[in-house]
Amino acid sequence: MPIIEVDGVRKAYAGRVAVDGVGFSVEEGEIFGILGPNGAGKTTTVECVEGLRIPDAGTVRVAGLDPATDRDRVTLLLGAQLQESELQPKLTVGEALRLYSAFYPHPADWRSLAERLGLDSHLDRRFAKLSGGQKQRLFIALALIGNPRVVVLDELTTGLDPRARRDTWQLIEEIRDSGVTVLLVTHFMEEAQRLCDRVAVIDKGRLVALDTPAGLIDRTAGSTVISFTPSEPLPAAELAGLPGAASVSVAESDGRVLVHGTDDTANAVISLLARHRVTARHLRVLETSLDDAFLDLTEQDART
Ligand SMILES: Nc1ncnc2c1ncn2[C@@H]1O[C@H](COP(=O)(O)OP(=O)(O)OP(=O)(O)O)[C@@H](O)[C@H]1O
Repeated sequence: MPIIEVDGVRKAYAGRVAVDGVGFSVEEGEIFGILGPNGAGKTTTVECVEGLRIPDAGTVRVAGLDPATDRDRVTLLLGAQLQESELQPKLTVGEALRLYSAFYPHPADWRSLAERLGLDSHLDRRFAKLSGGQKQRLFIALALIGNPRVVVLDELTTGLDPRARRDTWQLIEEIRDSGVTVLLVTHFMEEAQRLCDRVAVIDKGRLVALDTPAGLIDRTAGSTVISFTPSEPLPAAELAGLPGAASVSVAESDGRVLVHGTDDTANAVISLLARHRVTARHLRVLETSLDDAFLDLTEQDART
């Protein structure tokens, strides 16, 4: 049974629709991503899951419970990352961990949690003096302190430098490996591609796609890009007829060929070059990224 079920959720603020019939389910033990541009409705959706907002229509269930009416029980099994402003600047790391563990009947051992998250040497440091990465690790620790089955992380790595972001990714994987389901809201395609088992793409309050990162990429037209500069021009008709080719262009300036296609197209390019005894300089075969898939999906939505 899925641990989170969202069905036909709709939420408007002062008559302006922010979430419009969104539905998805999250299996226990997965990292499930919610991806979308600014203002798409991602936070509103997860706030409905957390019980912080009550949907105008539709249903939400967390382990079979309705977060709107069973808020106390849902709070015990769902850990949410705090926003920065919710912690007192003078509170130390150790005080915050002790304080928050007192809220739960069966808290995790805060000392070992601090050790696991690399906070054990900062227990006496005040919140205001922590680096961005240390704050994020503290937020993760506080989200995990009640031993939740699900943790919701909303734009956790925004504002972190690449090193701290990568460290946080590793932590998120470790959380999943410890059996906790992760609901991850992110703007970063690379983050979703690296971490998420499945991704819901939300645009203008609507679900526009729900798939694995690889599945989303495969849907993008011409998901493999082949580029090269041939030593001799190749017959245009043969280039255009390459199997699976979605588009072919040849630069007038230097004859560089750019082909959008599939894996089969890449193999056919190699055969074509061999058949004509033409060598290729700067041969590159690139896979489309989730970035491209995302733009494709949200552009498609804009056209409809
Ligand atoms: N409390 C609120 N009152 C009025 N409008 C709101 C409120 N919260 C969000 N909105 C609006 O609802 C829409 C969806 O916002 P939401 O924060 O859910 O999107 P988001 O995808 O999380 O955006 P971002 O990535 O920028 O955080 C936006 O147009 C936003 O301005």
